[in-house]
Amino acid sequence: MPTPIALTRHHGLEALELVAPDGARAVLLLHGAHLTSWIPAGGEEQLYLSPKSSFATGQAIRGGVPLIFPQFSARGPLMRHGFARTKPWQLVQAEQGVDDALAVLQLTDDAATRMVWPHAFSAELSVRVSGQTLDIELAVENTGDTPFDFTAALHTYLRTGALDATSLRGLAGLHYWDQVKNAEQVQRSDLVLPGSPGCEDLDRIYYQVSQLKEPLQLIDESGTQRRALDLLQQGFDDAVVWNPGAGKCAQLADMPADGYQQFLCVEAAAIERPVLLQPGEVWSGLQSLRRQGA
Ligand SMILES: O=P(O)(O)OC[C@H]1O[C@H](O)[C@H](O)[C@@H](O)[C@@H]1O
Repeated sequence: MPTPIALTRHHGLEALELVAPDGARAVLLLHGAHLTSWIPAGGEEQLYLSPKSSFATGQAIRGGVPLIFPQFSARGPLMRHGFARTKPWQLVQAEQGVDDALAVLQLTDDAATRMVWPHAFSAELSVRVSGQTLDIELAVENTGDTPFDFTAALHTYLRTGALDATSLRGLAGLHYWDQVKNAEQVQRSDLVLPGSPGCEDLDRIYYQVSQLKEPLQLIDESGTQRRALDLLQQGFDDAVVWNPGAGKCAQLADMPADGYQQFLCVEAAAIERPVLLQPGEVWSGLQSLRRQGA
């Protein structure tokens, strides 16, 4: 029999502490359906959360997994990254199962969302932890009677010991839009090295990542033990790789000056081809993270 998980509070906000029987755990806030922590069974924290982030109604949280919907970045008339990350979500389900812990949150249109985005929708975020795996799934349904499209992302801040000892493997051959150079490029090498000399900030949208045969892999060689995390995505075609570097980090009021050293964002995203939903249609996208070598 599944055991219900009660609401608690984290950083002053309503939260769910998901704990699987094997000890894998995650913290999910109702504010923005924002995941702030993931610790695999027997492991350590895998997400970066800024110690300078605000945790307040209506404000975005810096770190964890911000949920970007229905607009990525400034690619449209809405507030940057859309409204979902700053809205209160409703609890649908939270329980510990035989070998996992699961939560489902929901956001539907209301007068405020319809003012800025005149569409009827139901969005659900599902989070599941078990063993070495974290699954995050976003499902969106068009509950109205006219079509709409949207862009979205799971803006995952992956913790690293040191940026210059971190690499991301598996993007070779893909085209990407370089948001720093404002130009389309091709990824020639297998490794992206975000902290290498001469690499200031990194802000790239890689296309067709969902077509890759192998998962991406984040490798952190900063500690005595090499740490690797496999990153899988389905439904989301693109992946954003972002780190602000020292210069842009200094301009972020909600991040310490050296915060950029401690994470690399690898975001499962639907940006290049917005998702089009006819009335009654449902789309879903998944990001699955798996710790290796535990
Ligand atoms: O500061 P935020 O609004 O949370 O955005 C943080 C970052 O999100 C994405 O990764 C974009 O590609 C970046 O251009 C942006 O700087």
